[in-house]
Amino acid sequence: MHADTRHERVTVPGNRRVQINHSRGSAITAEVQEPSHNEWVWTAVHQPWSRPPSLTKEVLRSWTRCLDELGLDPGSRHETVYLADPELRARQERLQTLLEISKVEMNNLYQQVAASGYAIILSDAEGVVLHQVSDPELSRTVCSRGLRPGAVWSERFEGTNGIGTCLFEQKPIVIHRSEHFLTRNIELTCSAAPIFDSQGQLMAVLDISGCSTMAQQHSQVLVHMASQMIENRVFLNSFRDHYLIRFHSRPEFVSTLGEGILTFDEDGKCLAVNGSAHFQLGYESRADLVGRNIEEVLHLSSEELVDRALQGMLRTQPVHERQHGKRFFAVVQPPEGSVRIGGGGDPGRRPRDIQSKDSGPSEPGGEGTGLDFGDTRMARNLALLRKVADRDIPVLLNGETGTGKGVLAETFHKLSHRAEEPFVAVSCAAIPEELIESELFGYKPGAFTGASRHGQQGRILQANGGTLFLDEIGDMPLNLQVRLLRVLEEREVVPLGGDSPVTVDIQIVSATHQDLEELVAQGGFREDLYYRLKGVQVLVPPLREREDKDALFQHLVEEENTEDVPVTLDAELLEVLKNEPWPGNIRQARNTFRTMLALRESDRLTTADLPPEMLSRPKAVQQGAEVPDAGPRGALEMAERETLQRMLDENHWNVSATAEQLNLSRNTLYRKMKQYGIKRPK
Ligand SMILES: Nc1ncnc2c1ncn2[C@@H]1O[C@H](COP(=O)(O)OP(=O)(O)OP(=O)(O)O)[C@@H](O)[C@H]1O
Repeated sequence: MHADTRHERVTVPGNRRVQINHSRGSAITAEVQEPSHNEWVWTAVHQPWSRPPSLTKEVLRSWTRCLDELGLDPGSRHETVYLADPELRARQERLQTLLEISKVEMNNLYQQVAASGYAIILSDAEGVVLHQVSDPELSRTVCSRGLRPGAVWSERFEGTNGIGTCLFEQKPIVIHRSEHFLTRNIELTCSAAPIFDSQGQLMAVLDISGCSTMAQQHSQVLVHMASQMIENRVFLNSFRDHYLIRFHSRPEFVSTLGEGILTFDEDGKCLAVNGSAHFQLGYESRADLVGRNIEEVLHLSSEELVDRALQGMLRTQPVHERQHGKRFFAVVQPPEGSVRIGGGGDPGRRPRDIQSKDSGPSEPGGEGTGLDFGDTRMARNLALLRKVADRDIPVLLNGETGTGKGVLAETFHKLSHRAEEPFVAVSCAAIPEELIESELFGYKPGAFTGASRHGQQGRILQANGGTLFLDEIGDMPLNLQVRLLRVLEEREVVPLGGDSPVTVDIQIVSATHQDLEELVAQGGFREDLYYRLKGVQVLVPPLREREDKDALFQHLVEEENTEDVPVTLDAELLEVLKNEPWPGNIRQARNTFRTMLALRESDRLTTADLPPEMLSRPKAVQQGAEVPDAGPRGALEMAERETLQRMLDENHWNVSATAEQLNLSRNTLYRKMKQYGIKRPK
């Protein structure tokens, strides 16, 4: 039953003023004594005939437990019990992963109920509050008492309450006001939902509690969704070194809250399943699935499992379960850092073979690309890209601005069988939000006011047969993420104003400087799209961390040198350059050399040729002391930083609006923000 409709069902006891009409027309007011909460609970438990019909069986069970088994007194005035700090910390540490994952979801949940006088609480399996997020308003009210870390909300101490009763019932529950057992808790309304671990054991409870007389709309639904989200994330995190099958009877629900998740080891043995999986597959419990071989559960062999994992998470594919032959749609997620860097085209290969083949520290593969001059990570990245170049697996490039993501994307395209086909790059940050849709998907003649008479093909179709490079993918608006996802899944595009889909065959490479996982956690990027783009993830190292700086600098100088006489770098200069922080990475280094070459005194560059702002840097930084965060240097840059900061503030951190006002592309503005270390205030 929804929380909203429940707050009338058990009347809060107390005294009531009633009017009694006198026979001669006058009226007197009398005070009628209603039973106290204490009596109310006692009679409901021991005199079944006097029970209000609205009393739920869960609350009655709990009241009975509290009175008869725990020997509690509803009128007890004992204080909330708190754990000592070291004990609380030990519990928080034991559940650290759960806590980290939950914090993100709790913050999301808080955003949805903020300013309504509620606290979001996470307790462990014994009812100890581990973390709480609450309204400042709430902390000023009496109701904040006991809703903080360390407090114990098991039934043993607090009687019937959201957390304690949920722990007992092991299902979502609402305990509204006088449904609480202790009189001192009857101002509270609590909606709680359990969080189970991968073995189906209850590990925590998520709860929304507050003192509002109006029960929070949807609070029960929201808390249940958030608890499931946490459960799935903890599950995925625990088994990221194994094969994961994520499935649902409807393809669009794969990677969403209701998906089933099965995890298998490399021999195809089922290790664990989430709640939705055993339910969807029609097994009584999780234990009925654990230990079975994949072939007993699905019409899928362990070889096919590996093969699907090798294809990445591009597509949800049908799979049939064994018991009833029911069809599901599934993606297979390979063990993190192993299969996806496999390739090689042998679908029968076992994961162990693949792992050992790829686990070496440095692999050849960078030769001939002109992108690696002896850096282990770059060599490994290029080897990986070579391996997957012909497998049509989506590639996600992650790295700071100027590290060469665009160059790497083009190299990847040239290494692939699509080399002769178009390479189309789209910067999602540079195109105004309202134009991205038509830019990407194209439109039919007359699709909207201002549209060209001939229509426009759209970048996706332009890339047909070749590679579509989506730069700054983190800036893709959410509504378009859904459309992009559909293109990736169905391999079809419907231009704006068109009604028939056009089939496309493209390789997707996307790039971002942002932490997409974090963006997903904050709700700014769709999780399902993230997983589909991340078939292979390549982390492009920042320049300051590269091991091949000497050779790379020399290479950049050669490329920038427009004259026939070779130019060299002297040893002292090289040392200074190697210890630069290079917030703008290779792009910044290239520009620096361009300037130095233009102003040089001889064919040997020395520290005297350094641009003035580099010369004036403190020695400590030049000599490799800890590199501070990116920040502005010189008065001009300070002024620019201040202006950007002020304008962003004035525009409430709307980057598009600020960029437009400054006549800059969003891409450039983001770059400058990064360069100056300007961050959106929390
Ligand atoms: N390995 C390399 N060798 C030579 N030049 C390189 C290399 N990698 C990158 N560059 C140069 O660095 C500059 C930036 O490269 P690119 O635009 O690919 O970076 P990016 O990571 O995509 O940047 P952003 O995120 O800002 O778009 C370009 O001038 C490119 O030529």
